[in-house]
Amino acid sequence: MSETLTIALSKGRIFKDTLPLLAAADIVPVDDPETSRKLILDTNDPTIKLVIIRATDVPTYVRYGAADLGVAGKDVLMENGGEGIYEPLDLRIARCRLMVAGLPGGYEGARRLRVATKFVNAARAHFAAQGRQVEVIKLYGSMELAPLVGLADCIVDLVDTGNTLRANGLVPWEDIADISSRLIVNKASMKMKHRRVQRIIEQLRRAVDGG
Ligand SMILES: Nc1ncnc2c1ncn2[C@@H]1O[C@H](COP(=O)(O)OP(=O)(O)OP(=O)(O)O)[C@@H](O)[C@H]1O
Ligand SMILES: O=P(O)(O)OC[C@H]1O[C@H](OP(=O)(O)OP(=O)(O)O)[C@H](O)[C@@H]1O
Repeated sequence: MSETLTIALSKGRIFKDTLPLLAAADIVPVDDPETSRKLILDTNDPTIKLVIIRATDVPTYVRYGAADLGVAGKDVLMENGGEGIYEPLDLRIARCRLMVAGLPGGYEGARRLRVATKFVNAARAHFAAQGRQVEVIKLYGSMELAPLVGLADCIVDLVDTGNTLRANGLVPWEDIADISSRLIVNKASMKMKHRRVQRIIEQLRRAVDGG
């Protein structure tokens, strides 16, 4: 019996978009995380398990070796640091952009720009690179509300179709980064389980390339 491999995924769009890629690597979950309350899912391969966790927790599980592999948004990796893990493959799923957005017309005020976001580190780094002093206000969601009620002058958030910005009368101000989900790998697993991990990476790479 070969060693167990654990893959960390989050529910929702990452799970949905990763499924066809995993299928191309002959990995098919037995349960659906949207209907099951299980946090460890069996797959068709008894040596491969999926753990279902919050998107922001995926790098932590992989860094500590609680999962050998994982799928995490570049936004999450930028925000929490990608240290201690390998990032061998851009899966090109869950694509969107990290942007600064606000009310039309921009900001002309005299005081420091106030930025509401859950991406506090990425926001600070972006404005610091421009040499701008900003006040960052940490939020956990519904960032688009902040400029509408005067909590902040602008937000740093993910934008895909732009529908959420438009629905709230906001417009993009600046682009920060293109975002997509990445395959991440625990460093020890890459060494100790090299053959199996490498095989999965190659199968996923072929699936991403459309082969
Ligand atoms: N509107 C979007 N379009 C495309 N990709 C997106 C969009 N919003 C988020 N993503 C990407 O998908 C990833 C997972 O997003 P999802 O909404 O499933 O989790 P979340 O609610 O951001 O995370 P958490 O559960 O930790 O709060 C994000 O980290 C980002 O990389
Ligand atoms: O440009 P759009 O296509 O409108 O997408 C952008 C929205 O998507 C994300 O939220 P999500 O849908 O993940 O909701 P959540 O963060 O509340 O889970 C993001 O935080 C934006 O609010």
